[in-house]
Amino acid sequence: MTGTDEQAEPTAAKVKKDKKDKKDKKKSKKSEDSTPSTEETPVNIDGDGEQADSASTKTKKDKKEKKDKKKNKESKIAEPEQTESSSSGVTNGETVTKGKTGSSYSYTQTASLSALPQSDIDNFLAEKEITITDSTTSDKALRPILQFSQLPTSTLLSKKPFASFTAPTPIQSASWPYALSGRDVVGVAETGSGKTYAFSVPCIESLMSSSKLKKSRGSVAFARAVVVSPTRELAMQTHEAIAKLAGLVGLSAVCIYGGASKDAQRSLLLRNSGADIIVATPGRLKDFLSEGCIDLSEATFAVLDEADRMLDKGFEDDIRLILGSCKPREQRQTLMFTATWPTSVRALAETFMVTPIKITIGGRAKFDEDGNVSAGGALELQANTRITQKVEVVDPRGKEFRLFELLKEAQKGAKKDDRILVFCLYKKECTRVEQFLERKGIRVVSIHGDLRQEQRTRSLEAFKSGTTTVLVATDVAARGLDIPEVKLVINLTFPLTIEDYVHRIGRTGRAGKQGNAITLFTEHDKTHSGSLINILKAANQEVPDSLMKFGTTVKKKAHDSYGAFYKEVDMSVKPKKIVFD
Ligand SMILES: Nc1ncnc2c1ncn2[C@@H]1O[C@H](COP(=O)(O)OP(=O)(O)OP(=O)(O)O)[C@@H](O)[C@H]1O
Repeated sequence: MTGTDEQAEPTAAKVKKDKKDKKDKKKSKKSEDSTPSTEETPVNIDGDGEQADSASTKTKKDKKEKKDKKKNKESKIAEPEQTESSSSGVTNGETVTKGKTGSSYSYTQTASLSALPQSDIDNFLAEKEITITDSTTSDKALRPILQFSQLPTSTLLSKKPFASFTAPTPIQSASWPYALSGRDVVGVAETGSGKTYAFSVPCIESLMSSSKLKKSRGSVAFARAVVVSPTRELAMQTHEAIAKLAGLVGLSAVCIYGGASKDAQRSLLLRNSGADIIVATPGRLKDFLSEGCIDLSEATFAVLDEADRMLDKGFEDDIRLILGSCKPREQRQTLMFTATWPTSVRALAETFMVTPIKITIGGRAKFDEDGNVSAGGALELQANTRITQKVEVVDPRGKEFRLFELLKEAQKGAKKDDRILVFCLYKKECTRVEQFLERKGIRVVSIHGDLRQEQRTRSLEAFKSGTTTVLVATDVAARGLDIPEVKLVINLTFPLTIEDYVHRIGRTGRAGKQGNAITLFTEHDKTHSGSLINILKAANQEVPDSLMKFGTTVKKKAHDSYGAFYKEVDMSVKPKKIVFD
């Protein structure tokens, strides 16, 4: 897979981390002991901050911590009871909730939101297909924020950062109250639905309410929040968005990513006395952490963007190291956002969070064990329904010529400047296709892992500005990239996973717009026919007979230890009690 420019943890770093972990544990204990009682409220999700100076409270606290630890351990095995808030479950609770990060971060529902009749809230939740799943039973469900004016007042919002938007997107509406309350959140919503601001706003509000950044010491830069993105381009894009918001309130954000000069990034960090927010790709961040150049021990806010990608095999170790370098999860707020949330990463995700609230947008189709759409099952996956998906079954030898025909057709007449994104699977394939299209007189650039970072950036800029209207890319461009006006996505070669398919086509049809996707499917891709058919059906798209011929069975994903015969278990589903007579 391209884009994973960051791998393999050096032994020295591991040793350092182990030492650091021990230090962190000591530190966290210390800081918990010194947290004043006034910073806590009864609705704090795990009550880990309930403090008092008396010895009895301390003993109570110790007992509670032990209990909590046990609970957390257990949650890896069996999930706590789930409560689902659907249209009728979200109450008019004027809840004031405070975070666990030791800041004065809190959320109070505004009077204008409280004044709305419950039926308005119910209708909104039902219409936007919002599902809120809370693993704690004590907290009241919070009303979604329907208008920007219903957000609590703050320095950031007084600057009107969203003046050009009419209303929050559903993921912003539903997740902001919880995230602004300091809760850990898993947010799953379709591609192009505004997840970046869904995590950026609480990140900035949280930092605004906690103590200022520690000044850099010598060659060590401190940071208070970290946002991790799987690719360099996405990190840069996210940095641009969050830095704009942060700049409005005098906070700093620095972007660090692979393929660019370390010295320049290091001096940028140190010149600014560290950064309130670091947006990073995992490999470069891990390098800086291992070198001791960045210190995240003060970081109380962590975001995994494209969370399922960040938690899969290639990045897992890096993420462990990065999150392990931040404040412990009990004193840190952790947000995870994505458009695809396969069961395989959910249990791991939970280990980095404390009783997260899960917010899902869309009537997400459920698939049974064989991958068929069903009323209940293990996997939930859905493509953006505003994208018209077409699948053409073609002879593999004629694929590139068919691509040329499709491009000609799509850019005919008035559509000559329409932007089209073509996905290949391999880097070499990208180069070959780019050259082929160039020979045919098409204005084309490419982006893939064989190119130097300057070339990648130049290609993306040319495509974004419209100087070049066709971009040929590997999956390095599949996730998160927000390029305005991409009219069509063409899959020349099918991706490795169905999740990647959903992300690839999600480069079009963003921010409420319509989009188109064409997939050239060959016999070499037949193992994906079942899962593709399910995605098409779930989005009410046409399924060609020629695709049906390859079969509707979904190949089970193989497991590292159990091969293809293991059963994927959804740990978030409450086990059934079986009674034997
Ligand atoms: N409330 C809003 N109203 C209208 N547009 C919005 C709103 N919030 C964000 N946007 C715009 O929507 C576009 C897509 O947002 P964003 O990139 O955050 O999507 P995403 O959900 O992260 O997508 P992906 O899953 O592909 O990463 C951006 O151009 C952003 O500026």
